[in-house]
Amino acid sequence: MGAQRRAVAHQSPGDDGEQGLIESPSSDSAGDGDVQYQGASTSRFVYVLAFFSALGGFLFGYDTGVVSGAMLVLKKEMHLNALWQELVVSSTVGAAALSSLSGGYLNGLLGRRICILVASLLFSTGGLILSFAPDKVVLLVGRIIVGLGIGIASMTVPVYIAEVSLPHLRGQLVTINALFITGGQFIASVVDGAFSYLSHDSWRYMLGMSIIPAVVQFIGFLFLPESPRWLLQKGRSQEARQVLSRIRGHQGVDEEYDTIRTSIEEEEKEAGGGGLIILRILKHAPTRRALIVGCGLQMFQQLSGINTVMYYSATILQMAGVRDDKQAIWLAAATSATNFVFTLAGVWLVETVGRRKLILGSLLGTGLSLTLLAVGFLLSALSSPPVTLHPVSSQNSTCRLYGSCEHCMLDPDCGFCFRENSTGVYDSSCVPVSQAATDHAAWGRCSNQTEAVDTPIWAYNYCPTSYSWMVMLGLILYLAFFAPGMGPMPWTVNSEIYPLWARSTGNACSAGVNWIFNVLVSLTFLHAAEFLTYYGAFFMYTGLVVLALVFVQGCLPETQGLQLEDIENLFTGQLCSCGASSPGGNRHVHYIRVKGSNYLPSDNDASDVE
Ligand SMILES: O[C@H]1[C@H](O)[C@@H](O)[C@H](O)[C@@H](O)[C@H]1O
Repeated sequence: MGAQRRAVAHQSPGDDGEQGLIESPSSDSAGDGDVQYQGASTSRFVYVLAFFSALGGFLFGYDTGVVSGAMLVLKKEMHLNALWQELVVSSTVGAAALSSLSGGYLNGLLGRRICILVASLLFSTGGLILSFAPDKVVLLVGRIIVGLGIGIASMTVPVYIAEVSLPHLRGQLVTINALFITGGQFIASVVDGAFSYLSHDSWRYMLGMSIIPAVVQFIGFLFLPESPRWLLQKGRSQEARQVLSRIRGHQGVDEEYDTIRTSIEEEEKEAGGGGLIILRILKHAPTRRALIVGCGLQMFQQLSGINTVMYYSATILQMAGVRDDKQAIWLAAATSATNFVFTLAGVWLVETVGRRKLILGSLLGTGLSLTLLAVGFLLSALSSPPVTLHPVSSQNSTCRLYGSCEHCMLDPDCGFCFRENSTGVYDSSCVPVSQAATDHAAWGRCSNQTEAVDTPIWAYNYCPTSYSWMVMLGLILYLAFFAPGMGPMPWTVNSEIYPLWARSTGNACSAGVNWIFNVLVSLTFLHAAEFLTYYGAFFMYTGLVVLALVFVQGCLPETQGLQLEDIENLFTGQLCSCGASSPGGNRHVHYIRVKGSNYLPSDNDASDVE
C-alpha cells in the first residue's frame, strides 16, 4: 500500500453484497476520495497505447474470421480435400494454443513490449507468406505462423493494457481490445464479401490484408514504452519511473510508483522467490484460486458455443431461406457486425455495472437465447418435411435409409433435394453429397449446378422450415447478450486478477485454456449435432451456460476500480465464496489522501482530508 493511503470503509446504500472492495485512488488534489491520479491529458497517451496494443486484438479477430470466406475460394483453386481444409483452419487455432502457453515465459523474460513486437512480426511474415503461397504446404506454414502471433498477442495485449491503465479506466481499455477482436472478425467478413466478386486469387487479398495493421502495430511499438510494472519487477526502477511519468502526462507519480514497488516487494516475500512460476502459483492459495477463476471463465466462454454460433450462422441463415451464396456471405457479415456492435455496449457498461454483474447478466441472456435457438431447431425437426422420392441409384448409399429431411441432413454424407411451392415442400429425396464440393449432390436432379428456374433446391446441412424466424431471433439475441459480457470479460478479468509475479503465466494458462476449448468445441460441433441433433446440441450448450452461471455466481469477485496490486486480496478467502461475501464484507473501500499519518476510519474531521 502506498504510504499515504488509508482505507475508509463504509456501507453503500443499496449495496447487495456483490461488490468487493472498491478502491478509489487518491490524487494530489483529492478532496472526496474519488478523484483520480491525474488529468485528461494523461489519459490521451494511455488511449494511444491501448489503440496500438489492441491492433493485436484486431489481428486475432481478422485472422480467425477471414478464413471461412477465404476457404470457399481456396478449396476450389488449391483443390483442398476435407483433411486439408481442416488443417488450414485448425492449424492456426492449434498454434495459437501452443504459443499462448509459451507466451507466459516470453513475457516474463522479454517484457510485454518485445512480445507485442514479436507478435506483429509474426502477423506480417505470416500474412506475406499467405498472400504469395504457391502451394498448400506453404499455405499451411503461413497459417501456423499467423497462429503463433495470435497466441502471443491474445495473452500479452490485455496484460500490457491493464498494466499501463489507471484503475478507473482499466476495464474499459482492456475491453476495447475485445472490441477490436470482434471488429477484426467483422472487417474480415466484409473483406471476404468484397473480394468474393473477384474471379481469381481473391483469397490472396483476403489473407494478405492483415499485413497492414500488423506493420502499423510494429512501427508504433518501436516508439512506445515498456510496461512500468514489468520494468520495476526487473529492477529497472529509474526507467520504470520515467515511463510511468510519461504515461501519466508528467504529473506526480510518486504515490503510484511506491504502491507498485511496495507490492512487488511484498509479493516476492509472500510467494517465495525461485522455482517454476506455475508451481509457485499452484502452491500459493490466493493465486491458485485466481488461476481457477481465470481459466474457468475462459473455458466457459468457449463452452457457451460462441464459435459454433459464429461458424454456423451461414447454415442458420440458409434455414431462414437465404439460398444465394453471395447473400449468405453478406448476411454472415451482418452476424459479425451484431457481435461487434454489442461488444461496444460492454465497453460502456464495464465501468458502470462492473465485471461480475455484466457477466451474470450476459450468461442469463445467453442461456435464454440458446434455449430459444434449441426450441426453434426442435420445432423445425418436429415439422421436418418427409422424403417422398426414393431414387433407384441410391440403393447402395446410407442416404436411402432416411425418412425425413431432419435425419438426412444430420448425416454428413447426405443432402436433401426438393422442390417447393406456396403450400410447402414436394418431390423430395435424400441423396449422397458430391465428394468434390458440398454445394451439389453426387448425382441426380441436384447434381446440376445451373440455376435454371425448374432446378430443384439442394439443402446440405439444413432443412427448409417455417420456424426459421425463431432460430434467427435466437441467434441475434444470443450475440446481443454474449458480446457485452461473456465475450470480452474473461479477457478483462484475467488481465487484472493475478499479482505481478504471476500475471504473465496466469494469462498464458487462461488464454491457452481458451484456445484449447475453442478447438475442442468447434471440432466436436458437427459430431455433437450428429449424435444429439441440432436442438440437442444447443440444449447441451444451455446446460453448460447454467453451469457457468453457478461458477460465476459463486467464484468471481468484483474487481472494478481496484488497484491491480490490491486485487490479490480478493482471493484470500475460500474459493467459491464470493457470491456469499467478499473479503472485507459488503464494504466499498475508498482510499483518500490525508494530512499527517494517523487517520482513523472513525475520524470524520473533514479538515483532515486534503
Ligand atoms: O472474446 C472473443 C470474441 O468473443 C470472439 O467473437 C470469439 O470468436 C473468440 O473466441 C472470443 O475469445
